[in-house]
Amino acid sequence: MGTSFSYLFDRFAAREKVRVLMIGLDGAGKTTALYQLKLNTALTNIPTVGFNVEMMEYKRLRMTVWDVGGQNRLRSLWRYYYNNAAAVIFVVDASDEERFHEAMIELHSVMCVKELKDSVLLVLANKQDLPHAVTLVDLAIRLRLHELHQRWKVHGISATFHKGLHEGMELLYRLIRKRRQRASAERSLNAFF
Ligand SMILES: Nc1nc2c(ncn2[C@@H]2O[C@H](COP(=O)(O)OP(=O)(O)OP(=O)(O)O)[C@@H](O)[C@H]2O)c(=O)[nH]1
Ligand SMILES: [Mg+2]
Repeated sequence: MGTSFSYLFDRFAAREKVRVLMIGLDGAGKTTALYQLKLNTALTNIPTVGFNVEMMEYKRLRMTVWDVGGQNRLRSLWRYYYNNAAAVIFVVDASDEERFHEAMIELHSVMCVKELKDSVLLVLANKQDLPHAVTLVDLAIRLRLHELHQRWKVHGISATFHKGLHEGMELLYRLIRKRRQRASAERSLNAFF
């Protein structure tokens, strides 16, 4: 009895552990967003050479978030972080239209790899405080999100001013929860047939 009760308690209290990959072009605001989420503060950022990794908890999720440097010469290293990533957060500078095409190419080349076929995608349209930030609909079109096979959402934030980050976490949580529900439905179906 004691064992089964503690088992149930463990299951109830247990948080799902997930790996989250945070990528995007250099200067998009990944590291700013990461440390606003983790520490509630905008650190003075220098471009990331390598990665930052932080543990975060949101509701029943325990996330390990990998923020990987986005400079052109570093993008070939993104692939070392794909394995077991439940979600990709792709951060875009929504005010920098000239780089949308480059962002689209990078996003699609990542999302078509086999390791990420069951991952979910949250696009964070950052720098909404800047006057030239495009609308979310425009950005979704320019990034051709409708061509992706994964479940995705796009959401506006201003990492510097800590705007929209909480809502972004909620969207990520819901995407990951739906992914889990779909995976468990598929497992049940496979067991049945
Ligand atoms: N105006 C504005 N500036 C921002 C915002 N978020 C980040 N920045 C600025 O954008 C610059 C780049 O931010 P980082 O967080 O270092 O960008 P990154 O995506 O981590 O860049 P890499 O590490 O090179 O891949 C910094 O000067 C930030 O202060 C924002 O919401 N609004
Ligand atoms: Mg960085």
